[in-house]
Amino acid sequence: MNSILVLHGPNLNLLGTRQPEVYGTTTLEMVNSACVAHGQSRGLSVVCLQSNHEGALVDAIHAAKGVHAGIVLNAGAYTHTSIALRDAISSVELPVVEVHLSNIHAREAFRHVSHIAPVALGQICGFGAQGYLLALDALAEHLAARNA
Ligand SMILES: O=C1C[C@@](O)(C(=O)O)C[C@@H](O)[C@@H]1O
Repeated sequence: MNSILVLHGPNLNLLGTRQPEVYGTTTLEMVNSACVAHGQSRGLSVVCLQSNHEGALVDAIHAAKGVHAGIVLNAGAYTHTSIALRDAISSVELPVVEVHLSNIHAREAFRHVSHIAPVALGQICGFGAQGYLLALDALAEHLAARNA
């Protein structure tokens, strides 16, 4: 069974209470449970991790190599600032699907730039917590096509 790392960046530990008008009322625990259950239905084993620290996220991406077949990444605000995360993704050569709960392109201009997008398989944003499940679907299809 392919294993997938679902990696959440800064402030996403506060999901459910953080700006619910933007990010909804679903907690991170609920998102993670949904990811594990949805992964199982797609033949994927899902491991979830959250950190508020850029270096810890870089470490998690490095550690994913050889362990996980792909990564679903919501890098939070680091999406818009972190060359280090982008370089980490390029270094491990794992398929990464970028996820955002909100539609970053419909928000402030500084959120329109993603340093992750150019090295990601694709980006899913604006669908709330469902975006994580869509990302797992995308990875499942990608891995199946690659192994066919
Ligand atoms: O922390 C976040 C959450 C976010 O990644 C999202 O999921 O919509 C969007 C980012 O701009 C923001 O900094």
